[in-house]
Amino acid sequence: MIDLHEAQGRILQATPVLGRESVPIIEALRRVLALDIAAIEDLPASDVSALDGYAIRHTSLQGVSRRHPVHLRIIGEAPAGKPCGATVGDGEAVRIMTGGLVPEGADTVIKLEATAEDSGNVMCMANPGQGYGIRPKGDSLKKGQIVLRAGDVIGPLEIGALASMRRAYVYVHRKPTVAILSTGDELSDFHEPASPWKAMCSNLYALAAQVVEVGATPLCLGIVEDKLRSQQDILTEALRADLIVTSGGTSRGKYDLIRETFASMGMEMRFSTIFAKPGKPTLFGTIGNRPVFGLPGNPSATMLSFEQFIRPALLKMMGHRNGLYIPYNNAASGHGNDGLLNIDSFKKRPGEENDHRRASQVPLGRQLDHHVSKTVTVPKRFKVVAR
Ligand SMILES: Nc1nc2c(c(=O)[nH]1)N[C@H]1C(S)=C(S)[C@@H](COP(=O)(O)OP(=O)(O)OC[C@H]3O[C@@H](n4cnc5c(N)ncnc54)[C@H](O)[C@@H]3O)O[C@H]1N2
Ligand code: MOO
Repeated sequence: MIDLHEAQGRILQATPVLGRESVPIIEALRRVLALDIAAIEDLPASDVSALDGYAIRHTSLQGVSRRHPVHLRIIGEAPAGKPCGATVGDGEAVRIMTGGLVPEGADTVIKLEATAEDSGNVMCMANPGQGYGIRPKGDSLKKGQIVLRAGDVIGPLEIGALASMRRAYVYVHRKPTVAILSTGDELSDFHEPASPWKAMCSNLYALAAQVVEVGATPLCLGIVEDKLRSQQDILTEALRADLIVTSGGTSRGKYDLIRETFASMGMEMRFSTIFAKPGKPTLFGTIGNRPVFGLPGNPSATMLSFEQFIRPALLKMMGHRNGLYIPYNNAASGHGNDGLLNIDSFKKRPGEENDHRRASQVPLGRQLDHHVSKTVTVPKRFKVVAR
């Protein structure tokens, strides 16, 4: 039996980072950049005005004050989005709008509020200093500058940055496809009539939701009966996915076959019992380089095992640098405000055993849905941290 840290270590070590694909930038939201992004040109591409006012030569303002204004001749206009064409000389000004290209010859923009315009002339009543009011070429970004790095998580700010560099597509790590199936003759799905000896396969839906929540794509393969041949057939189907999750059939009952099925499919078993409750009979291995998880059928164990083991694995596959990092705060499912899993709560300490008789009842909160109304039991000396 291994503890939680050891289990997570083995999982992350055996989990590959998926390759990259090019997607429209909006679809890159919350995904991980796969290549560095450099600015392909200066931003802004030329000197532009930061103000509405007049583009002038600073030398034209010598000796100016409110009591001694200067009068400059207006020779043109530079609205945003259109070059002016004129060259500003001494004693001249070009009417300019915020974002307008600074015309040749001008080195300063005096703001509208410090001026008054009258019949083709502008009266300037202040000296703002040379260079005032101009956002120089390359002020925000210099051509060739690395703006975003491989491994960065794309948020709205990054999407804005990509768009401002005229990038419509971007390379991100692929989203894993996750095959999900439930094992158990006692299970039924929505399309089947309810029956007293059948249980609804709620794990399928809970797991699919957990997969979506982490940003991966579920491939729901439904229920499979407790028969080796049937399980092998559906697992062959599941090999299309990047990661496989089954629920049920992991313990020692006569019809708990999933170990045998995995073994017959050539799975390299990397662990099969964990020092944790719930979640003790959790299996993990690989078929090829594909992570395969056999989660216990008990719904609370299934969901918690997903959080502790599969979420970090999926984050790693999607290129997140720290597989244990949760990109958003989800305290209800056992993550602290810092977004890190509270794995210490389940860590084995020397001399402690997983003794069910000493277990105390600890409600783990909202993440256990109404149909999973049972409380989660953990051995007394194990603290469940729910910050
Ligand atoms: N002799 C032992 N018996 C058990 C052990 C053990 O160590 N020795 N471990 C216990 C623990 S802990 C757990 S957890 C369960 C895990 O058993 P399985 O993984 O084999 O799960 P099942 O028996 O198939 O199902 C358990 C329970 O959960 C319900 N279930 C199953 N699948 C679903 C689903 N998709 N949706 C909703 N509910 C589901 C199922 O009907 C059972 O009630 O083993 C203990 N036994
Ligand atoms: O996983 Mo079982 O639910 O350890 O209790």
